[in-house]
Amino acid sequence: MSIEKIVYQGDPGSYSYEAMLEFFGDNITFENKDFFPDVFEDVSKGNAKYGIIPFENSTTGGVYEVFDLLNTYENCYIVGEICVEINHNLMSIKDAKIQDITTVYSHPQALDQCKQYIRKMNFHEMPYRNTATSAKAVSEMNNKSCAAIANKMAANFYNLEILDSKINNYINNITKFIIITNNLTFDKNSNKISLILITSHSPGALYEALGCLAKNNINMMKLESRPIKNIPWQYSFYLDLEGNLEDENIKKAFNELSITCKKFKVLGNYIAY
Ligand SMILES: O=C(O)C(=O)Cc1ccccc1
Repeated sequence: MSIEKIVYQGDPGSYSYEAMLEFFGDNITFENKDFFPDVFEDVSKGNAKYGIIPFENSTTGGVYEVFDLLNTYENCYIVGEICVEINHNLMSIKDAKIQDITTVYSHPQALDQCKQYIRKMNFHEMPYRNTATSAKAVSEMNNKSCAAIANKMAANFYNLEILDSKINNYINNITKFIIITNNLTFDKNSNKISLILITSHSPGALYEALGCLAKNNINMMKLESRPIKNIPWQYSFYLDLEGNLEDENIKKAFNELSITCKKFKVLGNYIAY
């Protein structure tokens, strides 16, 4: 029997690690990767069955590197999503006091989500690949002036003390993680569809594309754009819709979209969290 390995970015104790355990349970085989493209590469080649990756935060918005990777890796598809409440903590080595801290290490998303606190405390910021990786580094540096911003779980993993908690700008701070695999799978319960569209660069092209959805009574839940690399000021559009690929109105609309758009990729059909 083949082992269905799951890959995530960062170190054990990261938010991605926590999301993986919450989505898949703890009876799993997994491996960590240094960077987001490494996760896509492993999933695309079938070295791992699933990847789990942060996609959007309720306060700071989309993780645009991941949007771009979904566009680049043509055979990677979304098969699920999970939302995790993010409560950031300031942590350092035992005996360090909050007054000792001058430098904070963390993932850029976490630094962003705690910007107001970091300014108030006048900390110097050091971006790191991942929150858990920064906790591990602070533990190894063994320097009372250094702290990490990370998960409670990371403090336990790397033997750090929590000096302050709930330091995010907004109490309601939720990150959506997506689960990717290398084929488009869905079932009758899948009720959310993600898409990438590139329209022609002509008057009314986006209006026409959105018209295909309106005419077929399809509810759009999200619309975002990303620059097309190497073609300045032209954009790919990312959409979330309500529906199932077997629905007649979806089939009709997608047929029209595939004719009117320059690129049309279904990113996945899965259960909305
Ligand atoms: O660095 C991590 O732990 C991640 O999984 C990325 C991240 C960072 C901040 C909030 C949510 C996810």
